[in-house]
Amino acid sequence: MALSCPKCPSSSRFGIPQTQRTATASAPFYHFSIPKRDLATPMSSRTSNNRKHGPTCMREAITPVPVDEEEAPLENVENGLPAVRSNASWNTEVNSASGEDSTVSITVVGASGDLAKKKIFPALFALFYEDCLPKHFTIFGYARSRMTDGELRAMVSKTLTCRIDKRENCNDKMEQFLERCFYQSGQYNSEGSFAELNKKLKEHEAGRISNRMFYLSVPPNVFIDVVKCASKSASSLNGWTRVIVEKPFGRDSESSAALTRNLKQYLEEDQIFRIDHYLGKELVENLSVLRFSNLVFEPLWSRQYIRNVQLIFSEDFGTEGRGGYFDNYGIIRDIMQNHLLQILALFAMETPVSLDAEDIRNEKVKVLRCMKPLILDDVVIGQYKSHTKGGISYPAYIDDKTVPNDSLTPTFAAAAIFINNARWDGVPFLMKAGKALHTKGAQIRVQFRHVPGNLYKKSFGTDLDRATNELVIRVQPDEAIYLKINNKIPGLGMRLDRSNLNLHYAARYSKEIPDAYERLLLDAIEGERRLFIRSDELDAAWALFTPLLKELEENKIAPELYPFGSRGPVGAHYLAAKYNVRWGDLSAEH
Ligand SMILES: NC(=O)C1=CN([C@@H]2O[C@H](COP(=O)(O)OP(=O)(O)OC[C@H]3O[C@@H](n4cnc5c(N)ncnc54)[C@H](OP(=O)(O)O)[C@@H]3O)[C@@H](O)[C@H]2O)C=CC1
Ligand SMILES: O=C1O[C@H](COP(=O)(O)O)[C@@H](O)[C@H](O)[C@H]1O
Repeated sequence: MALSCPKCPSSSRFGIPQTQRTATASAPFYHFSIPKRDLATPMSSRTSNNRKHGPTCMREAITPVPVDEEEAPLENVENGLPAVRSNASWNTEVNSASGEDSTVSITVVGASGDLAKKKIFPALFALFYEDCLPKHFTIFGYARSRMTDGELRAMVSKTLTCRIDKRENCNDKMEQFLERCFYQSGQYNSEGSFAELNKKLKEHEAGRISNRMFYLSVPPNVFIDVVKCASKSASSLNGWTRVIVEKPFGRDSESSAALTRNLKQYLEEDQIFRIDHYLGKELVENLSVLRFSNLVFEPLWSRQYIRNVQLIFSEDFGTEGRGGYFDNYGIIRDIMQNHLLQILALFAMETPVSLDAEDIRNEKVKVLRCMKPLILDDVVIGQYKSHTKGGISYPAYIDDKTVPNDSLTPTFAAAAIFINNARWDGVPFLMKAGKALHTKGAQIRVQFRHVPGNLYKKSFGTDLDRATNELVIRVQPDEAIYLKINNKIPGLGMRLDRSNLNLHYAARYSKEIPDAYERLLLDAIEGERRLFIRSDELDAAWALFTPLLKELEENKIAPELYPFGSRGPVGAHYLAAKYNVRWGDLSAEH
């Protein structure tokens, strides 16, 4: 696509990097340059054969692992698929995949902010610790706040709250990492400031091929300013330039389309990495493996056997300091339209042609477009109110100083979604998301139909629904996949109970699970787009929610109040009951 882009300079032939910026007097828009080398490399080969990370990096291409413990002792599996990678192969890759003569610079724009401190720097450090970053890399923090390199380093070292902080040699590795971190202060709308950044980036690149990543960890109102200035003044001239864009990607169809249109004044779609960190979660990534590599699941994956599917997100804390952002968005935009809908798309899509990013994203778009836009009758909204328990008083949403007293913004929502295709016709997909609830977790629950003519019907009493199989994918915390089955209680009688066939990650795998941001940052560095949102996916996602959001806001629909720490509004139970569904209980099976 980008190769024929009229705004992009042409490079003389495949494999020769671009050396020109696109701006001319007659072409007012600038584009980040895209080297043809990068575009011309098929995604699959980029992800599997062209790795740029180090020998101890656990990341592998899709690699067959021995199937059972007799073939492979558990530890071997844990230890990162040992047979495949060796120092020799790493060294070869460094040289042949332009490791020695190229460099990657990652600029965290908004480096002084919450997300940068909480997630981005810790994830980058974890990647460094695991030897997953390229040999030559530099990290720049960029924001308006005045800070020296030393102050940035002090800030980063203090916020090392990630999984690495208890590991061997953490301090030494941290020092090595911090030596690669620098800071540039500047305005988000100043080409001059980005030119300063460019100068420093160049010094660090020291004449190597320069690959540049900009992570937009700033409020959305400055996205375009940053992209414009970075593209004019700090784009790579001879390597790739990519931009990671954080959510929210707009507030509705129109604003999202406008954002995409504006980004595309300066970027090709291939350069935009729209991040939805739920796609980087281990069990979400595993969804496709579960479905498409196990014969026992895929044949059951349809209206014929599945009664309903539940996608549940629950937090046991309120907006806590993010009320200013949250009040403009609400839970439907914050969680449902992106995180839960992305999971649903992966869950319900048809089998993709291959694991290539475009094939997967094509299937996601197709299934999203088969979904019926949400209607008010199939939605319940709530907002938490204050509650006192055990002498402790928990605040209401509107007690947050950054939230107006009369705010109608939902902090809870439940919705029923239907997919208008042959596979899913009539199956309710129930979503529920809420803040300040009784527990924290995220799950996918698949309730199967009743066994026709069940011989053991009598043993189940009146509640046949309780005796149907249920597959639970516990995304977090304490990752697990378990299947509820009916089983005979051992003994001379014939009594049945429900038991779990349980794949409990902590028991099965001793290796820690990487944070979602680690996986996604590494993918972006490697040019792997599978877990990032394409613009047509985004359009389809907004098309589902925009009419509902407009109706809620134009009609000022009041949310049902629920006490902080409760299970949410009772309306959610009525909604489920309307479709003969009983919500699964997140806290019941730990
Ligand atoms: N925090 C989180 O958990 C999550 C955040 N996000 C998204 O990531 C992005 C960054 O989030 P977060 O770090 O929480 O944001 P912050 O509010 O902490 O902002 C990040 C930085 O941007 C600058 N900034 C803040 N407000 C403005 C403003 N009005 N105009 C210009 N610059 C401003 C500040 O830096 P300085 O003043 O130094 O320039 C600040 O340190 C946002 O788009 C957010 O929606 C997405 C998911 C989760
Ligand atoms: O994107 C967001 O996600 C977080 C929840 O992420 P998790 O990985 O901790 O489950 C949520 O708190 C926040 O409101 C939302 O913007």
